[in-house]
Amino acid sequence: MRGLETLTTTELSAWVQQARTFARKGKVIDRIPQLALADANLFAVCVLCAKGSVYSEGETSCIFPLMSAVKPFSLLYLLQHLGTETVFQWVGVEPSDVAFNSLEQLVKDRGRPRNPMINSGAITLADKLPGKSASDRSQHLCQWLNQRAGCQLELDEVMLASVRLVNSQVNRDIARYLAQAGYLEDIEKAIDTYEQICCLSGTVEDLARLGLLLACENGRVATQYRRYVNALMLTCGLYEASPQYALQIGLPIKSGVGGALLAVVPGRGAIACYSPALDNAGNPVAALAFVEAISQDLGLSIFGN
Ligand SMILES: NC(=O)CC[C@H](N)C(=O)O
Repeated sequence: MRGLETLTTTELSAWVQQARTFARKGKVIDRIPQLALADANLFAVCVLCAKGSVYSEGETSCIFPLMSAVKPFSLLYLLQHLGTETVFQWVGVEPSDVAFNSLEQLVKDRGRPRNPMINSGAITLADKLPGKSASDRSQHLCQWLNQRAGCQLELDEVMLASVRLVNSQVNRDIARYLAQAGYLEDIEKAIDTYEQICCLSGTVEDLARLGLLLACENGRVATQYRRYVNALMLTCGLYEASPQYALQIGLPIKSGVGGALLAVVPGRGAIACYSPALDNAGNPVAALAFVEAISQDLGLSIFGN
């Protein structure tokens, strides 16, 4: 295993060039108007090593919303503040083999969210974040992450307005079912919080800094909770595609429909990508191709190589 810090800029450029060709296999999300404006061919990557080296390439100045890439971090916040016993009363740890916003699965599970990486779990946990209003909750999480990870996330108000315009019926139905099952207090506040934290935005460097918070012992978040979040990213982070990529890549990964993809290399660093073209599961295609190439060539899989 060569390790993350041995990569060369020549290799990086080759992996980026190859990954870019995969964008044509994907499609930019069209149900959120502001996201639908993204250029499918954009690609950016930032590799942050624990020992301090930083490698980046592509359109690295792009600012994009985390969307579901925020879910590991609302989970991390709640674990750090409330512990596993409390948090896992609210959500399970089982992988899901259907779409991340499946109401049918929640009904089949009698209202108990299967895991924190799908919408039912994330909406439930959003409702548990501290704060009088949804804005207080979102700002508090944003400040906590920026302070712990040294990143500069901000709420993209234009993106939030576009998400609110869509007024996702499926998320509303999920929230209503969660409330009936006793997992939510205030449906409107839960959805508003969830939509706001999904619209926390930054660059690939910001996302990589968040990833470093999960990758290494740092005294800012407990090792036990980093371990839980990494494990749930590995088993649930790419939704129904998680098992396939656990085999092909072997790293904790979380995606977002805005084009974000974060891979954690435990003990070594983090790989953050931005590529808006998505596959049918809602995962960024070019970003997955990049992470698969770098993981295989450098032997990064947690299962050895
Ligand atoms: N997978 C995602 O990134 C989904 C996030 C988006 N806010 C939604 O609920 O549909």
